Amino acid sequence: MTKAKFITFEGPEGAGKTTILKIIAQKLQLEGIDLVTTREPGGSKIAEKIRDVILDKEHTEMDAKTEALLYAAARSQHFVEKIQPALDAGKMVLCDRFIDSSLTYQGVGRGLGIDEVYNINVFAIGEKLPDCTVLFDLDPAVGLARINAHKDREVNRLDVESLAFHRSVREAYLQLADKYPERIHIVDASKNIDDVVEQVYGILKTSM
Ligand SMILES: Nc1ncnc2c1ncn2[C@@H]1O[C@H](COP(=O)(O)OP(=O)(O)OP(=O)(O)O)[C@@H](O)[C@H]1O
Ligand SMILES: Cc1cn([C@H]2C[C@H](O)[C@@H](COP(=O)(O)O)O2)c(=O)[nH]c1=O
Repeated sequence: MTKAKFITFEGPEGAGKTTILKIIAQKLQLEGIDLVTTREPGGSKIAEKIRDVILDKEHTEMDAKTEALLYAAARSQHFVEKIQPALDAGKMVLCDRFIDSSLTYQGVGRGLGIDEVYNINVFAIGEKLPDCTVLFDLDPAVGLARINAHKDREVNRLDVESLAFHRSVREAYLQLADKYPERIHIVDASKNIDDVVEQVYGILKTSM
């Protein structure tokens, strides 16, 4: 496995991305791999502030284009401040969500169009795509039930969208996986945590 790789974890709500990312990062670090973990929206001081604005449940009036632009703005800052420097330093970057979240949630869920949202992101970060993306595929009803079962997890403005919205996001992810088969690798996120860790680890080992 080479080191300076940009790896993203994607998928619907409650699919296990954050949980598994932590476990995988520990496993890779034990193997001596120098890596940085991060997340979107967020990952830097300014981007975390933008995250707070986007996800605030009280901001119900937020326009879809404003939302897409805020995600792209947060990504631009996160990318120049944290991701690119880590890659330049030869580190692996494991990022919880990235551009595919915008293509699916804003492009399809909000109906702005995948190409339109992609173009906003090209302005923000250029044509940069991850080297490898792990797609945690799960029925959104199961993911939302997982989140709701854990009362310590704060429910955000996107979580409370309709099941139909979350189903359209899941379908959009699967379409992206068809479009980018070399980059996007699907795992069955309905399995238990140990099983999902094994699937993800296998993908990273074989695809890097
Ligand atoms: N494979 C699994 N089986 C059952 N529960 C799981 C599994 N993976 C994670 N969970 C639990 O589901 C909940 C959501 O997991 P997690 O926060 O990792 O998901 P996520 O994909 O990062 O969600 P979000 O994108 O909405 O933040 C947590 O309580 C976690 O412990
Ligand atoms: C990066 C990104 C995220 N989203 C959505 C997806 C989730 O509903 C929230 C982030 O919450 P999480 O608990 O950290 O997963 O934001 C989006 O709609 N577009 C994006 O580009």
